[in-house]
Amino acid sequence: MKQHNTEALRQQDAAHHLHPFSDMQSLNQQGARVITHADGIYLWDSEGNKIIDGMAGLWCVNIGYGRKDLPEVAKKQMEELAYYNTFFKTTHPAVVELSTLLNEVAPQGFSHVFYTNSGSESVDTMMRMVRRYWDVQGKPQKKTLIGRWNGYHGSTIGGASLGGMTYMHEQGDLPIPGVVHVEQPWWYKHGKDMTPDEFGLQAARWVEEKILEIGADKVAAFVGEPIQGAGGVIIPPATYWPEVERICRKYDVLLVADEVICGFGRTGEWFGHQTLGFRPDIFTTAKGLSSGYLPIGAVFVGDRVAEGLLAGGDFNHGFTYSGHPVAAAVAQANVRALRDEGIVERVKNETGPYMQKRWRETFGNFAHVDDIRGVGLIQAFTLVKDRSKRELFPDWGEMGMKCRDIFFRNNLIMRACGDHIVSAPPLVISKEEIDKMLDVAARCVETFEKEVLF
Ligand SMILES: Cc1ncc(COP(=O)(O)O)c(CNc2cccc(C(=O)O)c2)c1O
Repeated sequence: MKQHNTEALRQQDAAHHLHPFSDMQSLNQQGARVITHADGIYLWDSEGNKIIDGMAGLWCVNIGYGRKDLPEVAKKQMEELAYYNTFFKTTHPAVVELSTLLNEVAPQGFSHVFYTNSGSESVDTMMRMVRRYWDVQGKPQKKTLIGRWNGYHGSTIGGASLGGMTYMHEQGDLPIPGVVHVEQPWWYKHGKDMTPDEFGLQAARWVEEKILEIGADKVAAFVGEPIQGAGGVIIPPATYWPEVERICRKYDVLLVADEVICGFGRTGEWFGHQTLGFRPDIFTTAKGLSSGYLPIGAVFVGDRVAEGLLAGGDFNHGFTYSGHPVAAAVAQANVRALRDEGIVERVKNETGPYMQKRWRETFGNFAHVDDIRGVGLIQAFTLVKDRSKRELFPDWGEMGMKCRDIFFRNNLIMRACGDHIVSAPPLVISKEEIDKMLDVAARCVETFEKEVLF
């Protein structure tokens, strides 16, 4: 294994590299952790530590690290055709084959995909697409998009506006006009004395109220993650999405699922909307499409919208690397493997149910852990002050960071979203590896409760 000079790398990194979502001052004081290679569900850092990656990178390495086939596919494609665009009446075999495969794994009625380089670009593409769709329908005033507070849809001006993270809106004078938000379907905080099912209908009614407030004739789409990821794995009650779909149909508002995290097997189905029981008009993807081996995103366009768009002639939108040959070839091999190696199937029938059972067993008896939840291989719990009253800690996020740091020190990567502790490991995780991950996690939470709370 190649040796690395951690100190030298840290200094050069501090001198030249601006990290995303980071306070560079504090990062440079402690120095970044240098990840040098990975295999399966494991990472290794430059100090030789072996780390369990309970987050699949950033929710994206669905196929697991260290595949030998994907680099081979990339090499072959790069030697054959490293790049050509799909703009001016041209295409190439890699993007045609990927599009055909995606049509096979997508639900019925999603015959067309539009390619991007990231989840944010998929979201921005969708935003322009839905507005263009209504233009072509002769309803150009239907251009407002509704998102949710604490939803996450990326970091571009469109995606960050549609997302409901106010700390992002404060930087860059967001949201842009024509984007509004409703409260998120977080029963634990907003459900008061309603049952989850009653609250799901209430939260859906917030969407109807917003549509009526704006005027249905001005609303283009409602956009949501089937399960909010970066917002803390907020799983809506079962009644929420079917009711939101009914409302969108009633007012002829397009329904968009942002599947960047939930897509490609994360929830046990190919796409999260299938698990949560609704049918969108469009859905956005990235991450698991290539398992992070190369950057690529795709917008799955439902037939109604695709026909509406095609009727309008040129859709003046796209990127230099839309459908990039090497990214497309790797994505195709990745999706084929997720399907043909039965990985999605196993999440649904074996490792997903096993994780959900063990996750609840592991964290069920801690005094300050509540709302233990998850489906497939996306799960979370919330650190709370008083379980009996569903009372959260006062300084939201402080406890989450302390707990996350204990995981980090114990070579386990889990994510703190506020005081939610979340996990989304590679979909190839085995039952034995789930046990191992949860043994470490349990010890860390014990330490957290002893050291931090008492
Ligand atoms: C639902 C959703 N939509 C869009 C994006 C944007 O994708 P790109 O990053 O590829 O532009 C995301 C991305 N989600 C994301 C990205 C980076 C960090 C974290 C975190 O939870 O810390 C989450 C996402 O989760």
